[in-house]
Amino acid sequence: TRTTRPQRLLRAVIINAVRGDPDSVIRAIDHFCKHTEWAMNIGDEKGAILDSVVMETSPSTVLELGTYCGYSAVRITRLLPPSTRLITVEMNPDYACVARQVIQHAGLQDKVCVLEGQSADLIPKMAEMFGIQTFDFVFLDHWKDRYLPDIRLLEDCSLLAQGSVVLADNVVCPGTPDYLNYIRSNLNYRSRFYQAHLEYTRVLDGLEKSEYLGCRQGKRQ
Ligand SMILES: O=C(NC/C=C/[C@H]1O[C@@H](n2ccc(=O)cc2)[C@H](O)[C@@H]1O)c1cc([N+](=O)[O-])cc(O)c1O
Ligand SMILES: [Mg+2]
Repeated sequence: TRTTRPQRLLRAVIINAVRGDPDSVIRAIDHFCKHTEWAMNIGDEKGAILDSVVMETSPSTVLELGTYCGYSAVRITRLLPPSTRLITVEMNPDYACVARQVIQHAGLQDKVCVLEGQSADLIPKMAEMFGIQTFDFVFLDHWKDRYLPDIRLLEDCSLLAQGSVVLADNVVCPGTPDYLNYIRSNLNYRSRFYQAHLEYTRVLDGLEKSEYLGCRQGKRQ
């Protein structure tokens, strides 16, 4: 049977990237997606914005929803200090298997936990599973109709603290209108939009960064 796109992406990483070098893994995936086969990684343009937000947040606890092939897991984790871990949630076992190999090729396997399952099921168990209280940084890049229910779930599970930063991919394309409406009208968040382009294309897209301000009241009028 034919290989899958994630398997072909992994092969490109194994062939072209230097083992133990995260930047070469990132370059190999971006080259593959630009010249061989498009894939839904955040990509180099939005990836640079992701890098800058991670660096300015310098988080101790990090959650990613939607691992896919592990591209953004490598981008994020390569910037984290030695003792910091990334927890990334992937519901598709085949994608999780590819992602673990991409992350391992980058030499970051000791700093990343690829958690298999649905975010809705796993978020309520995070605190207990990992002995954490809150996440300093959350990256949303899974099903676009799960951004809103999952941010609400993170709030309900008290997994956001004052100063926690939530960064959402694809708020323009494919778009997450219900999430954007919620987060921009909610006094508990201060949000900023970063205009960019859909990975490897000229289509407009963007990232929404939202800082949790703590639990205040009401909606913006
Ligand atoms: O649809 C998109 N992303 C959906 C990603 C979904 C990923 O999240 C996982 N997941 C993990 C846990 C869950 O609970 C649910 C899903 C899924 O198994 C998949 O690996 C998308 C689409 C375009 N596009 O141009 O069409 C561009 C992008 O940047 C995108 O991110
Ligand atoms: Mg995306």
